[in-house]
Amino acid sequence: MTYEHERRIAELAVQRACLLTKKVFHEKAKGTLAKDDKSPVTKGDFGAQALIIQAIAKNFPNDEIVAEEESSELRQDAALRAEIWDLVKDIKLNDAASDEVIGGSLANEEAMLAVIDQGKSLGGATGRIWALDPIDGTKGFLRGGQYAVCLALIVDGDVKVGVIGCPNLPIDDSEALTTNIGSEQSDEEGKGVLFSVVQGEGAVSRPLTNAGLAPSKPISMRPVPDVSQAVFCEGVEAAHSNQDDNASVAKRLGITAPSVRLDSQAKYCSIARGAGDIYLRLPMKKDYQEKIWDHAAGDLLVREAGGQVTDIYGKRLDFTKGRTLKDNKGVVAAPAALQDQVIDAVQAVLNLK
Ligand SMILES: Nc1ncnc2c1ncn2[C@@H]1O[C@H](COP(=O)(O)O)[C@@H](OP(=O)(O)O)[C@H]1O
Ligand SMILES: [Mg+2]
Ligand SMILES: [Mg+2]
Ligand SMILES: [Mg+2]
Repeated sequence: MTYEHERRIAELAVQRACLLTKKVFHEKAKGTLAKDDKSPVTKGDFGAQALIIQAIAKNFPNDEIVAEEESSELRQDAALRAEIWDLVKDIKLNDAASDEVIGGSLANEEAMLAVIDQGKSLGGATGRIWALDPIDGTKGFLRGGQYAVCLALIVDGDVKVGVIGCPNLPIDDSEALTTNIGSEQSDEEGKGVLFSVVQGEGAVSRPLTNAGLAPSKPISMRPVPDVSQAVFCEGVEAAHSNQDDNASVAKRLGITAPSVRLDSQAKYCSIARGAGDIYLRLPMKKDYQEKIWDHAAGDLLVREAGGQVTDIYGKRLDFTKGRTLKDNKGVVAAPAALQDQVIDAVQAVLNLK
């Protein structure tokens, strides 16, 4: 089947990177730095980016990579660099055959920095481009909440493959519906899900493991007979989406259930498996451009699970414009049958018509 090799490499690479992020999640000192835009980055983000790019570069040396992080801060911080290298050099899948296809040890710290910087592609409308968010929801990761390791392959502007590792999501889909997963702590027993999707082949999930890939099962959005019965998801960080506007949209749709708040693309994953139905990300700042690595994998996952994903104008997310979604504003994802109704409510609340 098409893109089966890409899917497998991406799944194994994300699964291995999750071993590293889980290790850092349990450490008190996560090596947090503030980037130029004041947002945090940790040892986990840098380490996961190195491991995943290494796997892509080994298997698909001609592909481009648009990744969130870069190494300049690390080049000036020998201590942090050494700590990250300590993690990266030791992380392996506990299954030799699986580790082999994504492995091949990096030689040293310098090789690690070089690999991190292979994620500087400018993106665009042509060719094979991977979009990588080594930790999405870094603030959730630091808070002890949800986060996700996200990787997508975009070919000529179209998302073909998406893989998302969510170490802190419950494995059981129905438990996710009844638990307040937004405030759930830690990644103990019963947690950790790997989602994946190939265009035209549907979306699947499987438990994350520390070795080879576990058996997968198909996932889909749940039917919602009446929009007022829908559960909506939104981010925890009030600066990333307008929670007041999100609430006004829900009210307009007759939704009375409280929102499920969780960080990262775990929101796309949750609605794709029927743990929630609608994802609202209404803009806070007029000029903010969403990043492609924050949405590419989740966009395809939800669409293949029976949903639609658009911006606040009802326009599909456009991954051809470079590193950002500069022609889109906000994100609205819902079961296909409800999307028009939800967009109508969004536009009424935002005075767009
Ligand atoms: N003003 C803003 N509006 C929307 N998204 C923003 C934002 N500032 C940062 N972000 C993005 O929000 C992502 C997290 O989304 P969420 O709030 O849904 O968990 C961050 O990803 P990272 O954590 O990978 O940096 C970051 O890229
Ligand atoms: Mg970030
Ligand atoms: Mg992100
Ligand atoms: Mg990130």
